[in-house]
Amino acid sequence: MLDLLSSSGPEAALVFKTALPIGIGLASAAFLTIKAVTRGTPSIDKSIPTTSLRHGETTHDAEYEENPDLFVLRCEEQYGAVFNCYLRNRLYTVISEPLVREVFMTDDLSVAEAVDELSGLHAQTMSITKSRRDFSDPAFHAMVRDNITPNLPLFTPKIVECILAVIERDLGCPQNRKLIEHPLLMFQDAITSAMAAVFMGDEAAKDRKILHSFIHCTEDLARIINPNARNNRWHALLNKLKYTVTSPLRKHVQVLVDFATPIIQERRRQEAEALEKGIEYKRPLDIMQGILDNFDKYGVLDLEDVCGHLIVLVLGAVHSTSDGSTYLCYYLAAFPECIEPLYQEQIEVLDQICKEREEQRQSKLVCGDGLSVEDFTGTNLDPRNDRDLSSLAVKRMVKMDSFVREYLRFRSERVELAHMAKNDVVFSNGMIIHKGGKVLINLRSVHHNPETQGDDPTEFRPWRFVGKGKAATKVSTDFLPFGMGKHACPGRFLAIQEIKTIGALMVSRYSKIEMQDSSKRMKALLSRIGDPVPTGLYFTGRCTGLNATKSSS
Ligand code: HEM
Repeated sequence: MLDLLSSSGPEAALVFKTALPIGIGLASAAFLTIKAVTRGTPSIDKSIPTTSLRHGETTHDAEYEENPDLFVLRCEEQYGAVFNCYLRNRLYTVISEPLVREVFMTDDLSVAEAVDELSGLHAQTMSITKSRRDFSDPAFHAMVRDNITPNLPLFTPKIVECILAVIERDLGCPQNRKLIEHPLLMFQDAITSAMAAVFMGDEAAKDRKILHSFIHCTEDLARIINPNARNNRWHALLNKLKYTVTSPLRKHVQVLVDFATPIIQERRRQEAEALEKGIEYKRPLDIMQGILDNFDKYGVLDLEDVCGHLIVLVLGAVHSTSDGSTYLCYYLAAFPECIEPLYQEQIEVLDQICKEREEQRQSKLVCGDGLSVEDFTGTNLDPRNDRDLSSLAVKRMVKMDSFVREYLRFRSERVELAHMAKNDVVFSNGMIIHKGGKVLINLRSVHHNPETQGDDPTEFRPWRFVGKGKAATKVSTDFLPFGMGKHACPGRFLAIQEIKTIGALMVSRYSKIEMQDSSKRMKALLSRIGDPVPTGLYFTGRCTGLNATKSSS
């Protein structure tokens, strides 16, 4: 069994805990500065054309920002599928279809390394994990893959309950329209509470300090990944120094440790008691427990280390999913004609599930499993749960799924998903990306490709993917919001489940969602993750719809 708080650990962790503050900090600062200043520029494959600059400009940033589609189209027409350009203070090779797949299938091209180079991310994750993991460590992927995805059906009632509580608190069901000026804050609260329940158990979802830490460590990350800040050449270096010397995130780890210690002690007491009495111990269902139960598999050192890993996962999970849920509502506001079909779909799905559950109860009764329907109370066929927003119900909402996939496709940045070469990489067309070189994916060539997306790829078509076998979680070379290949986001199943749940709750509770300032419509639809929310949202309650879905509590 893992010690809750051990004093053992790798040397680096010990040093970190004790003598670190001044001496090591200054030494690291000096080391990082020298490294940054002396780092050589990677050599460039001369066969790759470099995009011409507009008169008087030294980078392509302004031209890209003015109209990303026009800029990328110009480059494609002039240079073909591969071209170099100067964006965000760096030289990137932009890679378009049909070469995109090769980027994701090559181990030597890494998203984590590129994000680190832009923002100093590794120093941040190493500063809070006692086992000194950087974000590219496969343990993070495994923790999500093993502990979240297989348990999604069991997590769903908790998720619905947490989200619903925040929506009730902030919105209720207004007869007249109600303005939410900063929808991101409301959805952030809802997602944070759901994530806290999934990560650390039901008590965590109600603990103010935990929720505060989940939100504030995430805000820290938003500042770090901030696309505007990363234009600053010193941004990554300053972050590296900050997280090597002081690590502002340590305080959040401590909040998690203080909360988790008595909870884990109590769980262990109950487990020992169950063992003594010879009865089965029902293991709590949350990621923290999953990691503790398999500490040797994940290589964690103690509870403090587990909490550090949880904070790293929170950094990847909370802001991205809160942003995704918020923008789903902006799309519902921009395409109001979709609300009724989505609501009707939900009613039909729930009616069908009710019917199937009743049939299952009746066939059990015929076989002698119980005398009447009341005998199913408290079982998984409890009639009170027939209209729950279960994971099965959410899965069957194919229009909602298509709507979500379509808005993720439509909103996607035109060039994004930077990768950095860990070694020289040779592509099938013969071009070389040298070690240290950086590539960006031409997502326009992926997400606006008529061959893979169908008609009008530049239009928002909400039902584009209905009946096409392309779920919002399905990554491939035609859909890259979650990346692809062996590093494809393992949290996408949870993220999509939460986003669809919010969508389902919205259309069943509100008949109308409108933008406060309709002149900001396009800006809202194409705003990037981390951008300030451009306008508020009005919600008008659907007074008859509240019974269509309810959470199982
Ligand atoms: C809408 C929400 C989300 C988006 C858009 C998103 C997007 C991404 C992207 C683009 C990557 C990089 C993929 C690559 O390297 O090819 C990634 C990686 C990752 N994501 Fe997510 N993500 C989301 C939610 C989540 C959630 C909820 C979790 C955890 C519960 C999570 C955990 C991770 C982890 C651990 C990785 C690293 C995977 C690896 O390197 O093997 N993400 N995500």
